[in-house]
Amino acid sequence: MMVLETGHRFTDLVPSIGIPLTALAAYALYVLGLASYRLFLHPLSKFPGPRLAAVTSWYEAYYEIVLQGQYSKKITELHEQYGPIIRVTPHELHIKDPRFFDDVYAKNPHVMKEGWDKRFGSEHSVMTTVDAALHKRRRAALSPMFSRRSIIDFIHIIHRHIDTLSTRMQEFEAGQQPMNLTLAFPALTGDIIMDYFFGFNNGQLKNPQFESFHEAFMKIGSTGHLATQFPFILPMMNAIPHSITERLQPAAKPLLQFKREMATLIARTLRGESLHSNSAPKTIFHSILASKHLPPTDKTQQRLEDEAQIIIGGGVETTAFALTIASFHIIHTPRIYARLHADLVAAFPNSSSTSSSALDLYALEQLPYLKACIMEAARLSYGLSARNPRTHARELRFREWVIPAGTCIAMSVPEISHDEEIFPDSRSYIPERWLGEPKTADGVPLERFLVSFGRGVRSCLGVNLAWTEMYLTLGMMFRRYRFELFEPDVSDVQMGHDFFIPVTRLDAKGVRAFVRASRD
Ligand code: HEM
Repeated sequence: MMVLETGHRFTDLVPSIGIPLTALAAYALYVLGLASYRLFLHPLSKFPGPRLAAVTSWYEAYYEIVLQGQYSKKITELHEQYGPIIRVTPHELHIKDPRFFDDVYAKNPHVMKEGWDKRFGSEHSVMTTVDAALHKRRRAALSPMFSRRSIIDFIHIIHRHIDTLSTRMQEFEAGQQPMNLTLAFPALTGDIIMDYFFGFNNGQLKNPQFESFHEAFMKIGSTGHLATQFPFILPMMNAIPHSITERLQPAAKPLLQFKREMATLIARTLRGESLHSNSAPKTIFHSILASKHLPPTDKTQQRLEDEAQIIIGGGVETTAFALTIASFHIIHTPRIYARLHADLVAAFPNSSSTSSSALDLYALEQLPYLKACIMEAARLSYGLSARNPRTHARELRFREWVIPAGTCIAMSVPEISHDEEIFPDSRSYIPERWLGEPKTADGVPLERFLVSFGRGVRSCLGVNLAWTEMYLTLGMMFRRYRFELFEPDVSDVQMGHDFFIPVTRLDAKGVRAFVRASRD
């Protein structure tokens, strides 16, 4: 019998080496078995796509986490290689076909939406609710506040913020400094949505540097990719004191600050403190509390925190990015500026009365070219760049494929916005493509393919607010001012990363412009 130097006999050590070895072998066997199942026996095994993506979510994780939000770009390349339907994770199919969008999103109101509940640590909000029936109830409680009527009742506050934006523009004109529109717009939309949700705002637009929720929302996206792969991360971050998380992960600081602010505001309101200090007739928060659609379990601190985070998040970056895109291209393309400005001057000839409140929304809505500028910005801003998942209870037919019931199917807005057959020269900003009731080559109204606000029962709830903000902001800007871009760079308005919302390259300085009052 071999005796080791320590005095132990070799056979004494076998059990302690043997247990980890057995566990390792068992794990290897499990992984092998799982991979074989996913490749050969899984209900999605017949669908095309890279074999590695079929075997493991690490494939997605590599593109989303290591390469920072690049899987959507990769998926578009994979469609070139494998066709219009591909398996992009072991459990998910992705479809690229603009004509199938309504089948996935609009035609059946009872579909589930799995996946977004894990992304933000806000699983109880309307947008992240998985279950269709629960979503219906939560949306019904919010819908009246997002009707056209309610937005009109709130419009005097939107006008006030746009007047503040105009005052800030005059300051930059006087100082002959370029104004950073990429930072100014989230401050504008942030103040508006805070006023609508809580009844007060943080004065972000008046802040000299336009400090806003912008940075936090840029971070939410990248954290979301981590949380999708490792769903324990966000609950863990919540469980340990924020000061420790912030020291370990400084990038999470703005996000945690935002979450803390929401939690504090909800707690104060639930304790009976009134935060409602503006002249809005009602707030989203109070209409949720007063809603008869919701049981008490939907009016708890946690549920309301989730709703606040998502509604405020939904209301800030989407509209701000669309405004940034529109502004960049309108300023950068003299033909577009000249036509838009001329229309605005014709509609509002008296330049001394062009404060935002003098720019009547109904009159702005009658200007086809302004509408076309907004539609083109909505197309190129995508709303959300993320794959948008739906799980249908019944099997679905796509061309020659039968998609099994219970499969998670996703499509992506950027792929539709850049379908060259529908939108030729799709990377260019061409408002004219929306003029005169345009149709595709096979006679379908082009508007059907503007899907940036989603479709069906889960489409954007804030669409009326977003359109109102865009009409009034662009109307004010291009009636009252002329601009000159400082160091123009189109990549300041193009997606570099899919962080759920489209985010430009990370070192972008933003769209900056010198401002001058228009003389006519
Ligand atoms: C240009 C501006 C905007 C765009 C392009 C946009 C786009 C979208 C998209 C694509 C969705 C997801 C639809 C789906 O899951 O299929 C969505 C949902 C949502 N948006 Fe917007 N959005 C914009 C502005 C706003 C604003 C200003 C608000 C106001 C707070 C808002 C609130 C919401 C809410 C609450 C949802 C969830 C609806 C639900 O799940 O029932 N959005 N939006």
